[in-house]
Amino acid sequence: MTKVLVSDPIDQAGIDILTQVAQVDQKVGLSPDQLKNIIGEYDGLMIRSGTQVTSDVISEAKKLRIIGRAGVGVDNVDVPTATRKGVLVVNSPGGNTIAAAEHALAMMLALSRNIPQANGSMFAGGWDRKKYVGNELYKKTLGVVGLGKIGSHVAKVANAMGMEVIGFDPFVSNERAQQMQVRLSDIEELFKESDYVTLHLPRTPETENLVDIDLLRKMKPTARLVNCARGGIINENDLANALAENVIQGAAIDVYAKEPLAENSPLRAVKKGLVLTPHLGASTVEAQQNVAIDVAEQIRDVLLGLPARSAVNIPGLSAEIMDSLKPHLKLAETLGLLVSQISGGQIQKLEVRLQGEFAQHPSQPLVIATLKGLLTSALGDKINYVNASLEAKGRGIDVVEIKDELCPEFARGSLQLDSFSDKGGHSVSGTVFGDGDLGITSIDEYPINFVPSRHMLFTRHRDMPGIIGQIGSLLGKYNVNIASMQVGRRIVRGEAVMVLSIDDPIPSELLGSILSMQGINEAHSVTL
Ligand SMILES: NC(=O)C1=CN([C@@H]2O[C@H](COP(=O)(O)OP(=O)(O)OC[C@H]3O[C@@H](n4cnc5c(N)ncnc54)[C@H](O)[C@@H]3O)[C@@H](O)[C@H]2O)C=CC1
Ligand SMILES: O=C(O)CCC(=O)C(=O)O
Repeated sequence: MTKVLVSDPIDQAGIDILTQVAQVDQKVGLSPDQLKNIIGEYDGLMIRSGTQVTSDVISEAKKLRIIGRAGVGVDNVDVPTATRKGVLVVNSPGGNTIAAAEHALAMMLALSRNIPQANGSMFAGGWDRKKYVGNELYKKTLGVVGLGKIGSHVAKVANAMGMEVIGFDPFVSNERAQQMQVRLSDIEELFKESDYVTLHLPRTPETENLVDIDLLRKMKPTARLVNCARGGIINENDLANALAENVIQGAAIDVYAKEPLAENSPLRAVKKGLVLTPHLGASTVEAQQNVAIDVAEQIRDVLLGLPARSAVNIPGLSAEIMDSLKPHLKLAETLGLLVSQISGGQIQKLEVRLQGEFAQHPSQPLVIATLKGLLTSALGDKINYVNASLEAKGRGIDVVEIKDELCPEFARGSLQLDSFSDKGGHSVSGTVFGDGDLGITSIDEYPINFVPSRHMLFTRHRDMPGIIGQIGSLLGKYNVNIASMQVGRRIVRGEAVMVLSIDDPIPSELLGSILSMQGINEAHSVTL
Protein backbone atom coordinates (compact mmCIF):
# COMPACT_ATOMS: atom_id res chain seq x y z
CA MET A 1 0.00 0.00 0.00
CA THR A 2 1.42 3.38 -1.02
CA LYS A 3 1.53 5.74 1.98
CA VAL A 4 1.92 9.51 2.24
CA LEU A 5 2.59 11.37 5.48
CA VAL A 6 1.27 14.92 5.79
CA SER A 7 3.10 16.49 8.73
CA ASP A 8 1.95 20.14 8.53
CA PRO A 9 -1.55 21.65 8.14
CA ILE A 10 -2.47 21.27 4.45
CA ASP A 11 -5.67 22.38 2.73
CA GLN A 12 -8.20 19.55 2.27
CA ALA A 13 -8.08 20.00 -1.53
CA GLY A 14 -4.53 18.60 -1.43
CA ILE A 15 -5.46 15.72 0.87
CA ASP A 16 -8.29 14.74 -1.50
CA ILE A 17 -5.81 14.50 -4.40
CA LEU A 18 -3.35 12.38 -2.40
CA THR A 19 -6.07 9.93 -1.36
CA GLN A 20 -6.62 9.08 -5.06
CA VAL A 21 -3.34 7.13 -4.98
CA ALA A 22 -2.29 6.55 -1.39
CA GLN A 23 -3.23 6.03 2.21
CA VAL A 24 -2.79 9.50 3.72
CA ASP A 25 -1.76 9.90 7.36
CA GLN A 26 -2.07 13.44 8.74
CA LYS A 27 0.20 13.82 11.77
CA VAL A 28 0.86 17.45 12.61
CA GLY A 29 3.31 18.54 15.31
CA LEU A 30 5.61 15.51 15.32
CA SER A 31 8.93 15.94 17.13
CA PRO A 32 12.08 15.31 15.03
CA ASP A 33 12.49 11.93 16.78
CA GLN A 34 8.87 10.93 16.16
CA LEU A 35 9.27 11.82 12.48
CA LYS A 36 12.50 9.80 12.28
CA ASN A 37 10.79 6.79 13.83
CA ILE A 38 7.91 6.66 11.35
CA ILE A 39 9.37 8.01 8.08
CA GLY A 40 10.47 4.49 7.06
CA GLU A 41 6.84 3.53 6.36
CA TYR A 42 6.20 6.28 3.81
CA ASP A 43 6.54 6.68 0.03
CA GLY A 44 5.76 10.40 0.11
CA LEU A 45 5.98 13.28 2.60
CA MET A 46 4.03 16.54 2.31
CA ILE A 47 5.05 19.52 4.44
CA ARG A 48 4.83 23.29 4.86
CA SER A 49 7.46 25.29 6.74
CA GLY A 50 6.82 23.67 10.13
CA THR A 51 8.51 20.30 9.56
CA GLN A 52 12.31 20.11 9.56
CA VAL A 53 13.32 17.38 7.12
CA THR A 54 16.89 16.95 8.29
CA SER A 55 19.54 14.58 6.97
CA ASP A 56 18.81 12.32 10.02
CA VAL A 57 15.16 12.07 8.97
CA ILE A 58 15.99 11.35 5.31
CA SER A 59 18.56 8.73 6.35
CA GLU A 60 15.80 6.79 8.14
CA ALA A 61 13.58 6.81 5.04
CA LYS A 62 13.43 3.36 3.48
CA LYS A 63 11.09 3.87 0.55
CA LEU A 64 10.57 7.62 0.39
CA ARG A 65 10.31 8.80 -3.23
CA ILE A 66 9.16 12.38 -2.88
CA ILE A 67 9.08 15.28 -0.44
CA GLY A 68 6.49 17.89 -1.41
CA ARG A 69 6.81 21.39 0.09
CA ALA A 70 3.47 23.18 -0.12
CA GLY A 71 5.11 26.57 -0.62
CA VAL A 72 8.26 28.10 -2.09
CA GLY A 73 11.18 27.91 0.35
CA VAL A 74 12.78 24.49 0.81
CA ASP A 75 15.23 25.67 3.46
CA ASN A 76 13.55 23.29 5.95
CA VAL A 77 14.54 20.31 3.75
CA ASP A 78 18.08 18.95 3.52
CA VAL A 79 18.00 18.92 -0.28
CA PRO A 80 21.59 17.63 -0.81
CA THR A 81 20.87 14.56 1.36
CA ALA A 82 17.55 13.98 -0.41
CA THR A 83 19.36 14.19 -3.76
CA ARG A 84 22.02 11.71 -2.67
CA LYS A 85 19.27 9.29 -1.64
CA GLY A 86 17.42 9.80 -4.91
CA VAL A 87 14.43 11.42 -3.17
CA LEU A 88 12.71 14.01 -5.35
CA VAL A 89 11.95 17.37 -3.72
CA VAL A 90 9.14 19.43 -5.26
CA ASN A 91 7.61 22.77 -4.33
CA SER A 92 4.99 25.23 -5.52
CA PRO A 93 6.98 28.15 -6.89
CA GLY A 94 4.01 30.38 -7.75
CA GLY A 95 1.09 29.26 -5.60
CA ASN A 96 1.59 31.81 -2.84
CA THR A 97 3.27 34.66 -4.73
CA ILE A 98 0.32 37.04 -4.49
CA ALA A 99 -0.34 36.21 -0.84
CA ALA A 100 3.28 36.92 0.16
CA ALA A 101 3.46 40.10 -1.94
CA GLU A 102 0.20 41.40 -0.47
CA HIS A 103 1.43 40.62 3.06
CA ALA A 104 4.56 42.71 2.43
CA LEU A 105 2.39 45.57 1.12
CA ALA A 106 0.06 45.21 4.12
CA MET A 107 3.10 45.40 6.41
CA MET A 108 4.24 48.63 4.72
CA LEU A 109 0.81 50.16 5.14
CA ALA A 110 0.47 48.91 8.71
CA LEU A 111 3.83 50.47 9.57
CA SER A 112 3.09 53.79 7.86
CA ARG A 113 -0.31 54.27 9.43
CA ASN A 114 0.43 52.72 12.86
CA ILE A 115 -2.53 50.39 12.42
CA PRO A 116 -1.47 47.67 14.90
CA GLN A 117 -0.64 50.25 17.59
CA ALA A 118 -3.85 52.24 17.03
CA ASN A 119 -5.87 49.04 17.07
CA GLY A 120 -4.24 47.97 20.37
CA SER A 121 -4.94 51.36 21.89
CA MET A 122 -8.63 51.30 20.83
CA PHE A 123 -9.14 47.92 22.52
CA ALA A 124 -7.47 49.31 25.62
CA GLY A 125 -10.15 52.04 25.73
CA GLY A 126 -8.12 54.80 24.08
CA TRP A 127 -8.91 57.41 21.38
CA ASP A 128 -5.55 58.88 20.41
CA ARG A 129 -5.62 60.63 17.03
CA LYS A 130 -2.44 62.70 17.45
CA LYS A 131 -0.12 59.91 18.47
CA TYR A 132 -0.84 57.83 15.39
CA VAL A 133 -0.29 60.35 12.60
CA GLY A 134 1.41 58.42 9.82
CA ASN A 135 2.98 58.84 6.40
CA GLU A 136 1.78 58.30 2.85
CA LEU A 137 3.47 55.84 0.50
CA TYR A 138 2.71 58.10 -2.48
CA LYS A 139 5.89 59.63 -3.95
CA LYS A 140 8.09 57.76 -1.48
CA THR A 141 11.02 55.60 -2.61
CA LEU A 142 10.67 51.85 -2.20
CA GLY A 143 13.77 49.65 -2.38
CA VAL A 144 12.99 46.04 -3.37
CA VAL A 145 15.77 43.54 -2.67
CA GLY A 146 15.12 40.44 -4.81
CA LEU A 147 13.08 41.05 -7.96
CA GLY A 148 11.74 37.55 -8.50
CA LYS A 149 8.08 36.53 -8.49
CA ILE A 150 7.11 38.20 -5.21
CA GLY A 151 9.44 41.21 -5.44
CA SER A 152 8.26 42.03 -8.97
CA HIS A 153 4.58 41.92 -7.91
CA VAL A 154 5.33 44.24 -4.97
CA ALA A 155 7.13 46.57 -7.40
CA LYS A 156 4.13 46.55 -9.76
CA VAL A 157 1.62 47.46 -7.04
CA ALA A 158 3.99 50.04 -5.51
CA ASN A 159 4.37 51.69 -8.92
CA ALA A 160 0.61 51.81 -9.23
CA MET A 161 0.44 53.49 -5.81
CA GLY A 162 2.73 56.25 -7.07
CA MET A 163 5.95 55.10 -5.36
CA GLU A 164 9.33 55.35 -7.01
CA VAL A 165 10.76 51.83 -7.07
CA ILE A 166 14.44 51.00 -7.03
CA GLY A 167 15.71 47.43 -6.92
CA PHE A 168 18.71 45.25 -6.20
CA ASP A 169 18.96 41.77 -7.68
CA PRO A 170 22.26 40.53 -9.13
CA PHE A 171 20.39 38.16 -11.46
CA VAL A 172 18.06 40.69 -13.08
CA SER A 173 19.02 42.48 -16.31
CA ASN A 174 18.50 46.18 -16.98
CA GLU A 175 15.91 45.28 -19.68
CA ARG A 176 13.87 43.20 -17.23
CA ALA A 177 14.12 45.95 -14.61
CA GLN A 178 12.90 48.52 -17.15
CA GLN A 179 9.89 46.32 -17.97
CA MET A 180 9.08 46.31 -14.23
CA GLN A 181 9.59 50.09 -14.05
CA VAL A 182 12.34 49.53 -11.51
CA ARG A 183 15.64 51.40 -11.48
CA LEU A 184 18.48 49.05 -10.54
CA SER A 185 20.90 50.14 -7.86
CA ASP A 186 23.59 48.58 -5.69
CA ILE A 187 22.54 47.40 -2.26
CA GLU A 188 24.15 50.20 -0.26
CA GLU A 189 22.65 52.93 -2.43
CA LEU A 190 19.26 51.18 -2.17
CA PHE A 191 19.41 51.20 1.64
CA LYS A 192 20.60 54.84 1.64
CA GLU A 193 17.97 56.21 -0.74
CA SER A 194 14.86 54.26 0.24
CA ASP A 195 12.03 55.36 2.52
CA TYR A 196 10.92 51.74 2.62
CA VAL A 197 13.00 48.61 1.98
CA THR A 198 11.31 45.26 1.40
CA LEU A 199 13.20 41.96 1.16
CA HIS A 200 12.19 39.24 -1.33
CA LEU A 201 15.27 37.09 -1.73
CA PRO A 202 16.10 33.58 -0.52
CA ARG A 203 18.17 32.79 2.55
CA THR A 204 21.48 31.37 1.37
CA PRO A 205 24.98 31.40 2.92
CA GLU A 206 25.55 34.65 0.95
CA THR A 207 22.38 36.38 2.18
CA GLU A 208 22.58 35.35 5.85
CA ASN A 209 22.99 38.45 8.04
CA LEU A 210 23.00 40.57 4.87
CA VAL A 211 21.12 43.29 6.77
CA ASP A 212 23.33 44.01 9.78
CA ILE A 213 23.89 47.12 11.86
CA ASP A 214 26.29 48.58 9.24
CA LEU A 215 23.67 48.41 6.51
CA LEU A 216 20.91 49.61 8.88
CA ARG A 217 23.04 52.66 9.72
CA LYS A 218 23.08 53.55 6.01
CA MET A 219 19.27 53.98 6.10
CA LYS A 220 17.45 57.26 6.66
CA PRO A 221 16.32 57.70 10.30
CA THR A 222 12.77 57.91 8.92
CA ALA A 223 13.09 54.67 6.91
CA ARG A 224 11.13 51.47 7.45
CA LEU A 225 12.18 47.89 6.71
CA VAL A 226 9.95 44.92 5.82
CA ASN A 227 10.98 41.25 5.75
CA CYS A 228 8.44 38.72 4.48
CA ALA A 229 11.13 36.61 2.77
CA ARG A 230 13.25 34.56 5.14
CA GLY A 231 14.51 34.85 8.70
CA GLY A 232 18.25 35.10 9.15
CA ILE A 233 18.68 37.60 6.29
CA ILE A 234 18.33 40.37 8.89
CA ASN A 235 20.45 40.13 12.01
CA GLU A 236 17.72 40.20 14.67
CA ASN A 237 19.91 41.59 17.49
CA ASP A 238 21.12 44.39 15.23
CA LEU A 239 17.56 45.23 14.20
CA ALA A 240 16.37 45.35 17.84
CA ASN A 241 19.27 47.69 18.70
CA ALA A 242 18.67 49.86 15.61
CA LEU A 243 15.03 50.37 16.62
CA ALA A 244 15.91 51.06 20.25
CA GLU A 245 18.52 53.65 19.17
CA ASN A 246 16.22 55.30 16.56
CA VAL A 247 18.63 54.34 13.75
CA ILE A 248 15.52 53.66 11.66
CA GLN A 249 11.87 54.47 12.29
CA GLY A 250 10.26 51.07 11.95
CA ALA A 251 10.31 47.49 10.80
CA ALA A 252 7.73 44.80 10.04
CA ILE A 253 8.87 41.20 10.23
CA ASP A 254 7.06 37.99 9.26
CA VAL A 255 9.95 35.49 9.24
CA TYR A 256 12.62 34.68 11.79
CA ALA A 257 16.06 33.10 12.01
CA LYS A 258 14.55 30.38 14.18
CA GLU A 259 10.83 29.61 14.10
CA PRO A 260 8.70 29.73 16.16
CA LEU A 261 10.28 32.96 17.47
CA ALA A 262 11.70 32.36 20.96
CA GLU A 263 9.80 33.94 23.83
CA ASN A 264 12.97 35.71 24.93
CA SER A 265 13.89 36.97 21.46
CA PRO A 266 15.22 40.56 21.54
CA LEU A 267 12.58 41.39 18.93
CA ARG A 268 9.77 40.70 21.40
CA ALA A 269 11.34 43.26 23.77
CA VAL A 270 11.34 46.15 21.24
CA LYS A 271 9.14 48.93 22.60
CA LYS A 272 8.21 50.87 19.45
CA GLY A 273 8.21 50.84 15.68
CA LEU A 274 8.08 47.07 15.25
CA VAL A 275 5.23 45.00 13.77
CA LEU A 276 5.57 41.21 14.03
CA THR A 277 3.50 38.47 12.39
CA PRO A 278 4.03 34.71 12.86
CA HIS A 279 5.10 33.72 9.29
CA LEU A 280 1.74 34.58 7.77
CA GLY A 281 2.95 35.59 4.29
CA ALA A 282 1.40 32.57 2.58
CA SER A 283 -1.55 32.24 4.93
CA THR A 284 -4.49 33.07 2.72
CA VAL A 285 -7.27 30.66 1.85
CA GLU A 286 -6.44 31.10 -1.84
CA ALA A 287 -2.69 30.51 -1.48
CA GLN A 288 -3.15 27.48 0.75
CA GLN A 289 -5.50 25.91 -1.79
CA ASN A 290 -3.12 26.73 -4.65
CA VAL A 291 -0.03 25.26 -3.02
CA ALA A 292 -1.85 22.22 -1.63
CA ILE A 293 -3.28 21.33 -5.04
CA ASP A 294 -0.05 22.09 -6.90
CA VAL A 295 2.12 19.95 -4.63
CA ALA A 296 -0.40 17.12 -4.04
CA GLU A 297 -0.79 16.72 -7.81
CA GLN A 298 2.97 16.42 -8.15
CA ILE A 299 3.18 13.83 -5.36
CA ARG A 300 0.33 11.87 -6.95
CA ASP A 301 2.01 11.98 -10.38
CA VAL A 302 5.41 10.92 -9.10
CA LEU A 303 3.89 8.02 -7.13
CA LEU A 304 2.22 6.97 -10.39
CA GLY A 305 5.60 7.07 -12.16
CA LEU A 306 5.01 10.38 -13.96
CA PRO A 307 7.32 13.41 -13.89
CA ALA A 308 6.86 16.40 -11.57
CA ARG A 309 6.25 20.00 -12.65
CA SER A 310 8.53 21.77 -10.19
CA ALA A 311 11.35 19.50 -9.13
CA VAL A 312 13.82 21.37 -6.96
CA ASN A 313 16.62 18.83 -7.21
CA ILE A 314 16.48 18.00 -10.91
CA PRO A 315 16.86 21.42 -12.44
CA GLY A 316 15.79 21.70 -16.05
CA LEU A 317 13.64 18.57 -15.94
CA SER A 318 10.10 19.84 -15.72
CA ALA A 319 7.11 17.68 -16.64
CA GLU A 320 6.71 19.67 -19.88
CA ILE A 321 10.29 18.96 -20.93
CA MET A 322 10.02 15.29 -19.95
CA ASP A 323 6.84 15.02 -21.94
CA SER A 324 8.17 16.68 -25.07
CA LEU A 325 11.42 14.70 -24.91
CA LYS A 326 9.91 11.33 -23.94
CA PRO A 327 11.35 9.23 -26.83
CA HIS A 328 14.67 11.10 -26.73
CA LEU A 329 15.02 10.45 -22.99
CA LYS A 330 14.09 6.80 -23.52
CA LEU A 331 16.79 6.51 -26.20
CA ALA A 332 19.37 8.21 -23.95
CA GLU A 333 18.60 5.82 -21.09
CA THR A 334 18.65 2.80 -23.42
CA LEU A 335 22.02 3.77 -24.92
CA GLY A 336 23.41 4.32 -21.40
CA LEU A 337 22.26 0.83 -20.38
CA LEU A 338 23.65 -0.68 -23.56
CA VAL A 339 27.07 0.94 -23.41
CA SER A 340 27.52 0.08 -19.72
CA GLN A 341 26.83 -3.60 -20.45
CA ILE A 342 29.14 -3.90 -23.44
CA SER A 343 31.93 -1.91 -21.78
CA GLY A 344 32.64 -4.56 -19.21
CA GLY A 345 34.98 -2.28 -17.19
CA GLN A 346 34.81 0.70 -14.85
CA ILE A 347 33.84 3.62 -17.11
CA GLN A 348 36.06 6.65 -16.52
CA LYS A 349 34.84 8.95 -19.24
CA LEU A 350 31.63 9.28 -21.22
CA GLU A 351 31.25 11.43 -24.29
CA VAL A 352 27.65 12.33 -25.09
CA ARG A 353 27.41 13.46 -28.71
CA LEU A 354 24.12 15.19 -29.58
CA GLN A 355 23.51 15.65 -33.29
CA GLY A 356 20.76 17.32 -35.32
CA GLU A 357 17.47 17.60 -33.41
CA PHE A 358 19.13 16.23 -30.27
CA ALA A 359 21.51 19.22 -30.25
CA GLN A 360 18.55 21.63 -30.43
CA HIS A 361 16.97 20.38 -27.19
CA PRO A 362 18.25 21.30 -23.73
CA SER A 363 21.07 18.80 -23.20
CA GLN A 364 20.90 18.47 -19.42
CA PRO A 365 17.86 16.12 -19.32
CA LEU A 366 19.37 13.94 -22.03
CA VAL A 367 22.70 13.69 -20.20
CA ILE A 368 20.91 12.85 -16.92
CA ALA A 369 18.91 10.10 -18.70
CA THR A 370 22.12 8.71 -20.18
CA LEU A 371 23.78 8.59 -16.76
CA LYS A 372 20.71 6.94 -15.23
CA GLY A 373 20.95 4.21 -17.87
CA LEU A 374 24.70 3.93 -17.46
CA LEU A 375 24.49 3.37 -13.70
CA THR A 376 21.40 1.14 -13.63
CA SER A 377 23.37 -2.10 -13.95
CA ALA A 378 25.43 -1.14 -10.89
CA LEU A 379 22.76 0.53 -8.74
CA GLY A 380 19.42 -0.96 -9.85
CA ASP A 381 16.44 1.00 -8.61
CA LYS A 382 18.62 3.17 -6.34
CA ILE A 383 19.53 5.29 -9.34
CA ASN A 384 17.06 7.79 -10.74
CA TYR A 385 16.88 11.18 -12.42
CA VAL A 386 17.46 12.86 -9.06
CA ASN A 387 20.80 11.33 -8.12
CA ALA A 388 22.24 10.20 -11.50
CA SER A 389 24.58 13.20 -12.00
CA LEU A 390 25.75 13.10 -8.40
CA GLU A 391 26.40 9.32 -8.49
CA ALA A 392 28.34 9.66 -11.77
CA LYS A 393 30.44 12.44 -10.25
CA GLY A 394 31.01 10.37 -7.10
CA ARG A 395 32.31 7.53 -9.28
CA GLY A 396 34.74 9.86 -11.03
CA ILE A 397 33.03 9.58 -14.43
CA ASP A 398 34.08 12.51 -16.57
CA VAL A 399 31.06 13.48 -18.68
CA VAL A 400 31.76 15.45 -21.85
CA GLU A 401 28.94 16.88 -23.98
CA ILE A 402 29.47 17.49 -27.68
CA LYS A 403 26.81 19.24 -29.78
CA ASP A 404 26.61 19.18 -33.54
CA GLU A 405 23.51 20.73 -35.10
CA LEU A 406 24.09 18.87 -38.38
CA CYS A 407 23.13 15.23 -38.83
CA PRO A 408 22.92 14.26 -42.49
CA GLU A 409 22.11 10.56 -41.82
CA PHE A 410 18.96 10.82 -39.69
CA ALA A 411 16.05 13.19 -40.10
CA ARG A 412 15.52 13.51 -36.33
CA GLY A 413 19.21 13.58 -35.44
CA SER A 414 21.14 11.08 -33.42
CA LEU A 415 22.65 10.50 -30.01
CA GLN A 416 26.01 8.77 -29.64
CA LEU A 417 27.74 7.63 -26.47
CA ASP A 418 31.45 6.90 -26.38
CA SER A 419 32.61 5.21 -23.20
CA PHE A 420 36.21 4.87 -22.08
CA SER A 421 37.08 2.34 -19.38
CA ASP A 422 40.12 0.51 -18.10
CA LYS A 423 39.20 -2.22 -20.64
CA GLY A 424 39.08 0.12 -23.67
CA GLY A 425 36.49 2.14 -25.53
CA HIS A 426 32.99 1.40 -26.84
CA SER A 427 30.50 3.42 -28.77
CA VAL A 428 26.75 3.15 -29.41
CA SER A 429 24.45 5.46 -31.28
CA GLY A 430 20.76 5.63 -32.00
CA THR A 431 17.92 7.74 -33.28
CA VAL A 432 14.22 8.38 -32.80
CA PHE A 433 11.98 7.75 -35.79
CA GLY A 434 8.99 9.88 -36.81
CA ASP A 435 6.55 7.66 -34.91
CA GLY A 436 8.65 7.85 -31.73
CA ASP A 437 10.17 4.36 -32.13
CA LEU A 438 13.79 3.96 -31.13
CA GLY A 439 16.52 2.61 -33.40
CA ILE A 440 20.09 1.60 -32.55
CA THR A 441 22.10 2.70 -35.57
CA SER A 442 25.68 1.76 -34.77
CA ILE A 443 27.73 -0.21 -32.29
CA ASP A 444 31.45 0.44 -32.05
CA GLU A 445 31.01 2.39 -35.25
CA TYR A 446 29.74 -0.66 -37.17
CA PRO A 447 26.55 0.44 -38.92
CA ILE A 448 23.60 -1.62 -37.73
CA ASN A 449 19.86 -1.10 -37.52
CA PHE A 450 17.74 -2.68 -34.83
CA VAL A 451 14.95 -1.92 -32.42
CA PRO A 452 16.21 -2.43 -28.86
CA SER A 453 14.51 -5.29 -27.01
CA ARG A 454 14.55 -6.45 -23.39
CA HIS A 455 17.12 -9.24 -23.82
CA MET A 456 19.94 -9.18 -26.36
CA LEU A 457 23.18 -10.92 -27.15
CA PHE A 458 25.94 -8.75 -28.56
CA THR A 459 29.10 -10.20 -30.16
CA ARG A 460 32.18 -8.93 -31.91
CA HIS A 461 33.58 -11.70 -34.02
CA ARG A 462 35.59 -12.58 -37.10
CA ASP A 463 33.45 -12.33 -40.23
CA MET A 464 33.78 -15.96 -41.42
CA PRO A 465 31.40 -18.64 -42.65
CA GLY A 466 29.66 -20.79 -40.06
CA ILE A 467 30.20 -18.62 -36.95
CA ILE A 468 26.64 -17.28 -36.78
CA GLY A 469 25.25 -20.79 -37.34
CA GLN A 470 27.34 -22.11 -34.42
CA ILE A 471 26.04 -19.38 -32.10
CA GLY A 472 22.46 -20.18 -33.24
CA SER A 473 22.96 -23.90 -32.47
CA LEU A 474 24.37 -23.15 -29.03
CA LEU A 475 21.37 -20.94 -28.20
CA GLY A 476 19.07 -23.72 -29.41
CA LYS A 477 20.84 -26.18 -27.11
CA TYR A 478 20.08 -23.91 -24.14
CA ASN A 479 16.48 -23.39 -25.33
CA VAL A 480 17.01 -19.63 -25.88
CA ASN A 481 14.68 -18.41 -28.62
CA ILE A 482 15.97 -15.86 -31.16
CA ALA A 483 13.49 -13.12 -32.15
CA SER A 484 15.65 -11.21 -34.63
CA MET A 485 19.22 -10.83 -35.79
CA GLN A 486 21.31 -7.95 -37.12
CA VAL A 487 24.89 -8.06 -38.40
CA GLY A 488 27.15 -5.14 -39.22
CA ARG A 489 30.60 -5.06 -40.73
CA ARG A 490 32.92 -2.64 -42.44
CA ILE A 491 35.22 -5.01 -44.37
CA VAL A 492 34.30 -8.39 -45.84
CA ARG A 493 35.96 -11.14 -43.74
CA GLY A 494 37.25 -8.54 -41.30
CA GLU A 495 35.57 -8.03 -37.92
CA ALA A 496 31.79 -7.89 -37.55
CA VAL A 497 29.25 -7.16 -34.83
CA MET A 498 26.06 -9.11 -34.27
CA VAL A 499 23.04 -8.29 -32.16
CA LEU A 500 20.47 -10.98 -31.43
CA SER A 501 17.16 -10.08 -29.83
CA ILE A 502 16.22 -13.05 -27.68
CA ASP A 503 13.18 -13.96 -25.64
CA ASP A 504 15.08 -14.94 -22.49
CA PRO A 505 18.26 -13.82 -20.74
CA ILE A 506 21.47 -15.70 -21.61
CA PRO A 507 22.57 -18.11 -18.86
CA SER A 508 26.18 -17.36 -17.80
CA GLU A 509 27.29 -20.87 -18.82
CA LEU A 510 26.01 -20.27 -22.36
CA LEU A 511 27.82 -16.92 -22.50
CA GLY A 512 31.01 -18.73 -21.41
CA SER A 513 30.57 -21.28 -24.23
CA ILE A 514 30.06 -18.50 -26.80
CA LEU A 515 33.13 -16.67 -25.54
CA SER A 516 35.27 -19.81 -25.91
CA MET A 517 34.28 -20.29 -29.58
CA GLN A 518 36.97 -19.71 -32.14
CA GLY A 519 36.58 -16.33 -33.88
CA ILE A 520 34.61 -14.69 -31.05
CA ASN A 521 36.37 -11.56 -29.77
CA GLU A 522 33.69 -10.32 -27.39
CA ALA A 523 30.25 -11.50 -26.24
CA HIS A 524 27.91 -9.65 -23.88
CA SER A 525 24.47 -10.44 -22.57
CA VAL A 526 22.49 -7.19 -22.48
CA THR A 527 19.25 -6.61 -20.57
CA LEU A 528 17.41 -3.34 -20.99
N1 LIG B 1 6.60 34.82 4.25
C1 LIG B 1 6.11 33.81 3.56
O1 LIG B 1 5.20 33.13 4.00
C2 LIG B 1 6.68 33.51 2.23
C3 LIG B 1 8.00 33.74 1.97
N2 LIG B 1 8.52 33.42 0.73
C4 LIG B 1 9.94 33.72 0.52
O2 LIG B 1 10.03 34.87 -0.30
C5 LIG B 1 11.28 34.88 -1.00
C6 LIG B 1 11.07 35.24 -2.47
O3 LIG B 1 10.25 34.26 -3.10
P1 LIG B 1 9.97 34.30 -4.68
O4 LIG B 1 9.83 35.68 -5.14
O5 LIG B 1 8.89 33.32 -4.93
O6 LIG B 1 11.35 33.69 -5.21
P2 LIG B 1 12.03 33.93 -6.62
O7 LIG B 1 13.03 32.85 -6.76
O8 LIG B 1 11.02 34.13 -7.68
O9 LIG B 1 12.81 35.32 -6.40
C7 LIG B 1 13.93 35.45 -5.58
C8 LIG B 1 14.80 36.54 -6.18
O10 LIG B 1 15.87 36.81 -5.29
C9 LIG B 1 17.01 37.10 -6.09
N3 LIG B 1 18.21 36.97 -5.32
C10 LIG B 1 18.93 35.86 -5.02
N4 LIG B 1 20.01 36.18 -4.30
C11 LIG B 1 19.97 37.53 -4.14
C12 LIG B 1 20.83 38.45 -3.47
N5 LIG B 1 21.93 38.06 -2.83
N6 LIG B 1 20.48 39.76 -3.49
C13 LIG B 1 19.36 40.17 -4.15
N7 LIG B 1 18.52 39.34 -4.80
C14 LIG B 1 18.82 38.03 -4.77
C15 LIG B 1 16.89 36.10 -7.23
O11 LIG B 1 17.66 36.52 -8.34
C16 LIG B 1 15.40 36.13 -7.52
O12 LIG B 1 15.09 37.06 -8.54
C17 LIG B 1 11.85 33.49 -0.77
O13 LIG B 1 12.80 33.58 0.26
C18 LIG B 1 10.67 32.67 -0.29
O14 LIG B 1 11.05 31.58 0.50
C19 LIG B 1 7.74 32.93 -0.26
C20 LIG B 1 6.42 32.69 -0.06
C21 LIG B 1 5.78 32.94 1.23
O1 LIG C 1 3.92 27.30 4.38
C1 LIG C 1 3.90 28.46 4.78
O2 LIG C 1 2.98 28.99 5.36
C2 LIG C 1 5.14 29.31 4.55
C3 LIG C 1 5.28 29.73 3.14
C4 LIG C 1 6.66 30.10 2.82
O3 LIG C 1 7.39 30.63 3.59
C5 LIG C 1 7.17 29.74 1.50
O4 LIG C 1 6.38 29.29 0.66
O5 LIG C 1 8.39 29.90 1.28
